Amino acid sequence: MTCALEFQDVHFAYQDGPESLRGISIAVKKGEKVALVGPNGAGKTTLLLMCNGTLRPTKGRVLLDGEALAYDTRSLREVRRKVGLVFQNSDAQLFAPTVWQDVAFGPVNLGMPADRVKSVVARALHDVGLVGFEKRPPHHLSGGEKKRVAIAGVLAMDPEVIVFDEPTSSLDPATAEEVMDLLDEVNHSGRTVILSTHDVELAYRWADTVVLMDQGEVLSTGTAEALFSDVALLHRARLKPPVVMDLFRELAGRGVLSREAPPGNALAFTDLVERQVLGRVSPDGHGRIYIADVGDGAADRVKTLLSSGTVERVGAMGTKAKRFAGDEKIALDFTYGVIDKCLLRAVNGENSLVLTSGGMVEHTVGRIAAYMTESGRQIEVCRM
Ligand SMILES: Nc1ncnc2c1ncn2[C@@H]1O[C@H](COP(=O)(O)OP(=O)(O)OP(=O)(O)O)[C@@H](O)[C@H]1O
Repeated sequence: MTCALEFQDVHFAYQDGPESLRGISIAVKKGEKVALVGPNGAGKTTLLLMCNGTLRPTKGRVLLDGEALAYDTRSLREVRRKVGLVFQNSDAQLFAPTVWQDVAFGPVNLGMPADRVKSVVARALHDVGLVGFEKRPPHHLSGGEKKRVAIAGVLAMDPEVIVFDEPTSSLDPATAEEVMDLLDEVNHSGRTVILSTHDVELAYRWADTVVLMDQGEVLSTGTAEALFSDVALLHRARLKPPVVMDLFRELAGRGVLSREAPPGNALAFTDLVERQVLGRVSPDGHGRIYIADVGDGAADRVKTLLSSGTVERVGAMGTKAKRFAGDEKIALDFTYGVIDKCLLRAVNGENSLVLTSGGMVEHTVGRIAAYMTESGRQIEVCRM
């Protein structure tokens, strides 16, 4: 399978400086969620700037869709259409007098006809939940709103790969979760997403693949559960394990849990404790998970369900579902990591409702089915 992006023995030195990247080799598959994790100065931003040709390796090469990047103006224009980059500091990315003009900048520069620009900008602002913000000056927006404008600017180019440098830095926890949910939505629409972070909790919950970097090198690449269970490696990169992994390690150290198969999330961890400590998997007595596609006509069905008192918790995945919940004045218990939180509630016997839309409906059904296979539990799914 062709990789979306590949780095082959990439080296880079800023002018008159030492090497900031020292032989990086990484292959990113199409549709994958990849987190570059590492301490300050590891080289994450430098590597991300290579994804769309902003920086050029001093040695080695970067491949996009199996083709080595070329750095002439015409090739770079094509690369930037395929790879969108969202900077850590939104202020560095937003410069136009209005939100609309900012988001339209890329499409206009690509030479898109005016009516097409109008429709892609409207679509991008809709996708990030910023309809009504068109005439506002970007520099008067909150940090979370600015981040959304920057993401809309990238989405308007309809890229195959989206790269985010520290997507949640300087955002409060609730806004950070909204942005992460938006990144999931972008990924579920078929795009490859690469981000950099030093937040191990974020990478542990989110990534399919984690690349651990330090001092311009890749220390290790693997699944979050494999990589974050290696404390010595994390220590080398001056990082701490995620809380769930820390608890797992303590319990494994005392012989309460087996060291094999470290858990990938809180749900897997609690299942592990139940199975290995109590020697059981309770196969029934579970709650139900309702899944509502918030398209036309969903409001009445959802309201009937909620007024019946059958559902204890409600979660929303994606911008459209969150807007629906806002419009219908539905209080949300879960806004990020919704499926796993509903699975945890279901195992505890509570019914929950997932509001979502489009391709995320199938994703939700698939994730629940996978969990049932892994855990041996039966959870009833009701699509509405
Ligand atoms: N414009 C620049 N000019 C010279 N050196 C730079 C420049 N930008 C980064 N560096 C150096 O390159 C190395 C890697 O920096 P980089 O910003 O890529 O790391 P990072 O992992 O993104 O760090 P952080 O988590 O702090 O953002 C550092 O030693 C840094 O000092």
